Parts: sequence; structure tokens; C-alpha cells
Amino acid sequence: MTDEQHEGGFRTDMAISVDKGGPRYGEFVESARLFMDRVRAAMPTEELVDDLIDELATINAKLEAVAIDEWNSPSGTRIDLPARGNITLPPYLVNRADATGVDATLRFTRFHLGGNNAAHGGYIGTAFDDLLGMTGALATGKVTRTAYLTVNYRSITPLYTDLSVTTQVTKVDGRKIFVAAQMRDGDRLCAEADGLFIALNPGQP
Ligand SMILES: CCCCCCCC(=O)SCCNC(=O)CCNC(=O)[C@H](O)C(C)(C)COP(=O)(O)OP(=O)(O)OC[C@H]1O[C@@H](n2cnc3c(N)ncnc32)[C@H](O)[C@@H]1OP(=O)(O)O
Repeated sequence: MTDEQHEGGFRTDMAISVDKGGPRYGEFVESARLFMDRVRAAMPTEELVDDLIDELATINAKLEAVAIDEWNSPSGTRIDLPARGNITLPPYLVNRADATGVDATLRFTRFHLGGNNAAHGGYIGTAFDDLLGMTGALATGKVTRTAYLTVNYRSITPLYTDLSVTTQVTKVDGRKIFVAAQMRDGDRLCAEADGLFIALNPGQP
């Protein structure tokens, strides 16, 4: 990938990989996710906070030294890892994906806590947005952006439970891809969404 190919738009040919960051990169991402859970759950002493700030400064400096642009980073492009190795997203595994829709398994953890042991509604929306964006891309072969996304929360979405997410293409009208999705705990519907995704024109940001 060169800067010339970028042309100011969304890069449809981002550097998808299964080996960037090495064979233990997935373990590194899982460690980072566990760290986020631990931070969310911690009641540290003042001394421990001092200690952790120093340790994190060292870690952050090491990571800053190897920062790279979004199109080439393993985070977001490692398609062999949960949620493409992107810690911004709740970790999901894709079980089936084709031009009609996607089936995925998703697990929220302490980091995604909303209240009273239930998942935060924003993270439910984040999961829908990404999996529906993937659905739009598979339906069109193009990068899509969310025009609107409506989420209905039907029942409590638990943490530390394997949830199923299914998406469907409901209609394609030119650049407009209408999509729907459901999130379930077993047979119980936790949340559902419908959205409109727009296939981007060449060079469109
Ligand atoms: C695998 C990777 C998955 C990643 C998934 C991540 C998805 C994301 O989170 S994307 C980030 C969130 N979304 C955004 O930031 C988008 C911001 N908005 C935009 O960029 C633009 O408004 C955009 C691209 C959606 C549409 O703009 P543009 O390309 O100029 O299209 P535009 O001509 O306005 O609209 C095209 C058609 O869609 C319709 N449309 C556009 N927005 C809406 C809307 N909100 N509601 C209803 N219809 C709409 C228009 O009416 C038009 O219809 P028609 O062709 O029948 O006249």
C-alpha cells in the first residue's frame, strides 16, 4: 500500500493479515482485554496506583515507539483473531459470513459493564454497528458506512455468557443496504437492530 493509492478515501485494500505482530499477537490482545477488565474491577491502594502508573508509562512508551497507521496495524486487520484483534470492539467470533448475513458469537466481560451485571447498551450498539458494517461490505463488496442504526433493548444482556448475533440483509437499493440484527442469550432475545449502510464511492472518506 502506498500513499498514492489512498487518494484521500477509505482504503478498501487495507492490509488484511494473519501474521502481523507474530504468533502471540492474539495472546497480547487478550492480555490487554484482561487488563481492561481488571482496571474496571479494581479497588487499588494509593501505593498500587503509584506503582501501576510507573509500570504503564514504561509499557506505553514501548508501544508508542511502534505505532503505525490504521491501515497497516494488526489491530483491526488480523482477521484470524476475535473482532479482528481490535480491542475497541467487544470480542466476537464469526461462525458464518456471506452476502446474505453473518452469524457470530460474542462475549461481554467486566469492561463492558453497564450496571447491575448487565452489558452497557453502547457496547451492544458497537457490536451491531461493526457486524452490520461487515454485512453491508459482504453484500456489496465495498466499504460501507453507517447512515443510521436503531437498537431496541428487549431484555437484559448478561456478561460472561456466549451470546449469538445474527445479521441479515433486508434490502439493497443502489448504494443503500438495509440490514437487521438480533442478539440472543440462548433462545432469549436481548437486543435487536436495524440499520442503513451506504456503500462509499471511490475516494469518499
Ligand atoms: C468490516 C468493517 C466494519 C466497520 C463498520 C463501522 C461502521 C461505522 O461505524 S461508520 C461510522 C459512523 N458513520 C458515519 O460516520 C457516517 C457519517 N455520514 C456520512 O459519511 C454520510 O452521511 C453517508 C456516507 C452515510 C452518506 O453520504 P453520501 O455518500 O453523500 O450519500 P447521500 O447521497 O447523502 O445518501 C445516499 C442515499 O442514502 C440516503 N440516506 C443517507 N443517510 C440517510 C439516513 N440517515 N436516513 C435515511 N436515508 C439516508 C439518502 O437519502 C440517499 O438516498 P437516495 O439515493 O434514495 O436519494
